[in-house]
Amino acid sequence: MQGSQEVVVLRYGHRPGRDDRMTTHVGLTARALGADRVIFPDNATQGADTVADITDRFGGPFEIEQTDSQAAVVRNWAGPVVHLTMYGLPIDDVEGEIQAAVEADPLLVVVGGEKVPFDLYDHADWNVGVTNQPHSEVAGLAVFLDRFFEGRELDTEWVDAERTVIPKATGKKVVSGDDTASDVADTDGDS
Ligand SMILES: C[S@@+](CC[C@H](N)C(=O)[O-])C[C@H]1O[C@@H](n2cnc3c(N)ncnc32)[C@H](O)[C@@H]1O
Repeated sequence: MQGSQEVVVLRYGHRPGRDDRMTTHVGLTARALGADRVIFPDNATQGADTVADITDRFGGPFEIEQTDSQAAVVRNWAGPVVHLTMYGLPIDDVEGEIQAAVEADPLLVVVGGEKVPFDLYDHADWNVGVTNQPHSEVAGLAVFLDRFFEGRELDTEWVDAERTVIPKATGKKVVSGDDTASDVADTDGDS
């Protein structure tokens, strides 16, 4: 997030077909809620294309990368690593420590799909639970990012957007570019 510590999200594991929507939503959630970059596995091309397309249309900065070795990304990460898991320590107990630990090197936030390798629990500096109940990587990531940024991510200013949504009590209003002062288009399109 601009003017804040760098945060990178790693989507660990992807089953083409079955996980396409979830992986895409991990990327969209990372982008919308303040992360600077998402790293997808090599086989998540559809998700990577969709997140890149949304970034082109609705603005950045946000980077999308793919890797052929998620394990190596974690192993070689210079900064702190958080692994979100229902088995981890309560987020309330560790969020302050994590915020304090992120300085020059970016924070890596890892979310799984199906079972992640047990090594990941050892490599992570914190295994963090957003409750100790099973739910989803998208929900866990959203809550984690909001806690980490303490809500500041909700005020992100997007740049180089092809279109910008103007909040309305009812209906939909979208203007061209990132000039929120102009009023050039109303649309019924979803995105
Ligand atoms: C289908 S779940 C698999 C649940 C898995 N057994 C676990 O370790 O959390 C996929 C991903 O959702 C995230 N997740 C699910 N429940 C979570 C929770 N309570 N807290 C944090 N992350 C969670 C984890 O990143 C997990 O890898």
